[in-house]
Amino acid sequence: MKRMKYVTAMYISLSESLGIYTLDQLYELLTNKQHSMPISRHRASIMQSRIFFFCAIFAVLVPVWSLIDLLFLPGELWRELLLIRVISATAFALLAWQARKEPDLKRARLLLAGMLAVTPLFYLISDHWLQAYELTGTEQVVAELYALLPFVMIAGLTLFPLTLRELLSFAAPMLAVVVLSSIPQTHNEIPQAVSTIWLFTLILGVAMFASLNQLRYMLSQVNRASYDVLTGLLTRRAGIEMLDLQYRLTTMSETHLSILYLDLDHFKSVNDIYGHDAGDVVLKAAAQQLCATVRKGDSVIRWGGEEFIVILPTATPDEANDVISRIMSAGLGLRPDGKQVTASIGIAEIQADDAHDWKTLVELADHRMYTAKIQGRARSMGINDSQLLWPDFPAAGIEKNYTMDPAPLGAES
Ligand SMILES: Nc1nc2c(ncn2[C@@H]2O[C@H](COP(=O)(O)OP(=O)(O)OP(=O)(O)O)[C@@H](O)[C@H]2O)c(=O)[nH]1
Repeated sequence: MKRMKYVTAMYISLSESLGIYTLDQLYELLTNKQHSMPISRHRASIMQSRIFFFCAIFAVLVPVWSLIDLLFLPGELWRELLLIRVISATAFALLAWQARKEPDLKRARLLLAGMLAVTPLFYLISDHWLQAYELTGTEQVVAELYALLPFVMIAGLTLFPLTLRELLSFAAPMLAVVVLSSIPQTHNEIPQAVSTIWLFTLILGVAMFASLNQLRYMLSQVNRASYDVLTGLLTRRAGIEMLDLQYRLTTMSETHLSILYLDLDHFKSVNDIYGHDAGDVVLKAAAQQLCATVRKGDSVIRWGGEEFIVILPTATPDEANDVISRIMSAGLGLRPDGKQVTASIGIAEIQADDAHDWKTLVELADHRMYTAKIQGRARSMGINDSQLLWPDFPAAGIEKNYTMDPAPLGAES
């Protein structure tokens, strides 16, 4: 019974210190399968900037350290070590150069694996050469410093926000190197081997905890900044990153990219007549409807109060119109008086509009949405002034039937 209490207390304290309160949060720390695009991008960006920083430092320090070797080690050994120092420094410089490229999680992981591989390899080769010499006094002290390299590297894992799966796959080869290089040759060497492996495992445990903690903190920060609390949609800030990414992906692959700019019609009147809370309910329902109507690879952004942007990667203007038809048929929910929620929608497409950046796309779609508003709302305005009307909705002229709207209906706000 006491043991159970102890285990429960340990579990609660671990989950509190790592900020894990739900199974989803636990799963996010185990693997990256459920990480959203903003999280993966942010993680890749953090990892690459740190890899760059450390590889750039190592690229300089590793060859510079050979001055210490020159002062304290035999000349022949110094020359041998200099060779692997130059090779390692070149590898670090290459890694640093690659880390400057566009943040991408696959690239970041590969670079980290590379960075973590250089040091154990350097250690294994240098250890092999150092063993061939009978070193004493200061020579031995300098040689012992080489044995610390794997410890330095494993402690370096604390610098990266990694999942448990990534941590295990990065740490396993290093652990193997330490175990293999510590295998005792004589009985007398057993205590030394055990303590080395034990110390390495302890540092590994602390490094893993720190890395997971960093990931947890990063997840909560990015989630807070990326997802709108009311609707659960991407925030404008995360949406800008997504627009930028999709624009660049589209120009690289020379495909299509359409965006929809939606502004709910007469939304102010819901707030004015039924209160802000009722307005929130309508907004939330409209956001849910939008998400349910678009494809999995599409993104819905809450651009402003009652304004949304839908990004439709690879969609041609015709396909964008199909999506609008689906949105119109499915609807955006109901107002508190039971009337349909409608929106004015502007479309823009990268090729048809010859847009040279995502901002131009947004501006064009916004402008067309505004035209749709002026022309009577509850409609879309596409490229070449093509229009789709909300089905079963009063045409522009009879829109005055909106008795609940206290504002003059023709006026733009
Ligand atoms: N309830 C609620 N209202 C919001 C929120 N964000 C913005 N709004 C309201 O959305 C309304 C936007 O109204 P307007 O842009 O003036 O125009 P509209 O009434 O939608 O009319 P049109 O756009 O011209 O069809 C304002 O009353 C804002 O206060 C929110 O998070 N919750």
